[in-house]
This record gives sequence, structure tokens and C-alpha cells, in this order.
Amino acid sequence: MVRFARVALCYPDPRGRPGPEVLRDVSFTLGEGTFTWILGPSGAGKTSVLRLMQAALRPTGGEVELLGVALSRARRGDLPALRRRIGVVHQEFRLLSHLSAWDNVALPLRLASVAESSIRADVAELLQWIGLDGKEDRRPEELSGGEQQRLTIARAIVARPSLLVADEPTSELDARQARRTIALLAELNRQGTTVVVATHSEDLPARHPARMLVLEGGRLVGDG
Ligand SMILES: Nc1ncnc2c1ncn2[C@@H]1O[C@H](COP(=O)(O)OP(=O)(O)OP(=O)(O)O)[C@@H](O)[C@H]1O
Repeated sequence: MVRFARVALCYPDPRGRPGPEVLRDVSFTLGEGTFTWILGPSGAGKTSVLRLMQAALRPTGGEVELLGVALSRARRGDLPALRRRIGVVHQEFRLLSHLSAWDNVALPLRLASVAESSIRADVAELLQWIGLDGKEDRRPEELSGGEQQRLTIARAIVARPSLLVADEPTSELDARQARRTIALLAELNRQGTTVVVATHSEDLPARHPARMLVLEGGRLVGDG
């Protein structure tokens, strides 16, 4: 499902030359249907690992294989289709402020030209699942932080991705809303989606025990 083999990553410097290595010799494999925490202090490389897992970057060394596609060999034109199979949740929500809750969730399906009749059923079911039925006409600013984050999860999964990647999804939330968000991700995982969550909180993995990959200074220093 996800395989990192001796992955190295350098971001380009302002002149376009390779900058310092921010990931070095990172190797792990995540099976289908697993739940994995990515832990580590600020600057450890968690977001960089997740950006590789979204096919938003290619490794500068080693290989990343996502859903059977090796990123170093993939053609540029193949990446959009791969990215559509991967759902992404960001810490800062990134909802469209002028659209209603309903339209935010429906957007990925509309962009994929799915028929409106099937969009209606899928969006209604998801809004109910995340506890937002009755609030479908509200714009994001008329929802609480926890509700907005649950909406981003609904939007990330409405097209039924095989892999869901969440970067610090609870850092803007209070403890109760954070627990509710993690409970949703865990339930999604029980239904079969492979889930990867990066966090620097130690409380969350204690609440939902699962495999933990620990990064420090761009290296994998723990896996268990
Ligand atoms: N676009 C970029 N260009 C250059 N360097 C970058 C870029 N993005 C991240 N870095 C560097 O890569 C290293 C790892 O950053 P990354 O964001 O992956 O860490 P992180 O563990 O997610 O940190 P945080 O918890 O603070 O979000 C850091 O030294 C950071 O400065």
C-alpha cells in the first residue's frame, strides 16, 4: 500500500539547487487497512513524509511506492489520478469559505463529474456520519473548529480514497473535539481505509493505540 525504501529528501534552495537533506534513509511499509501514527518533534520531517505520501513531492533518493505506483518512475501525467485515490486532511482545514458545508463536501465529486443523484446520497450520509446533519447550509465560518475539521474529513473521504493522510488534524481543536476527530479516523480505519496521522501530541496515540513511526532530525528512530 505504502512503501518507503531508503528515502531521502532535499528541498531545492532559492537557486533551485538541492538544499540540505531533511529526510535520510527512511524505510517502512504500511499494509492495506492499517492505522499508523507518525510522531516526532517540530522539524523532524513529519510533514515531509506526509507530502511524499500524497504524491505532492518525489523523493530525491530511494523510492516511495504508493498504491502500487513507484514515484520515481511515475510520469507527471499519472500523478493526478494517483492523488485522487489519496485523501488529505490538513490542520488548518482549508475549506472553501464561500461554499456551504454541503457544497464543500460535494466538491470533489462534482470535480470528478459524478452524477448529482449519487452525490446527494453520499453527501447526506457523510454529513450525518460526522454529526453535521441539520447544518448542511452553513458556511465554514458558521461552524465550530471541531465541526470544520470533521467537514474536512468528510471532504477528504467522499471520493472513497484507499489511503487517508492527516497532518496534525487536531492541533487547532480542544481536547474533546480532538478525541471526536480521532474517533472518526479510527472508525474510518475499521471500515477498511488505510489511515496515517502525524502529530506531536503523545496523548492521541495513547487514546488510540496503533503502530508508531517516530522521526527525529529526518531519520526514523522508532517503529513499534
Ligand atoms: N518547502 C520547504 N523548503 C525548504 N525546507 C523545508 C520546506 N518544508 C520543510 N522544510 C524543512 O524540512 C525540515 C522538516 O520539516 P517538516 O515540516 O517536514 O517537519 P515537521 O516534523 O512536520 O515539523 P512541524 O511539526 O513543525 O510541522 C525542517 O528543517 C524544515 O525547515
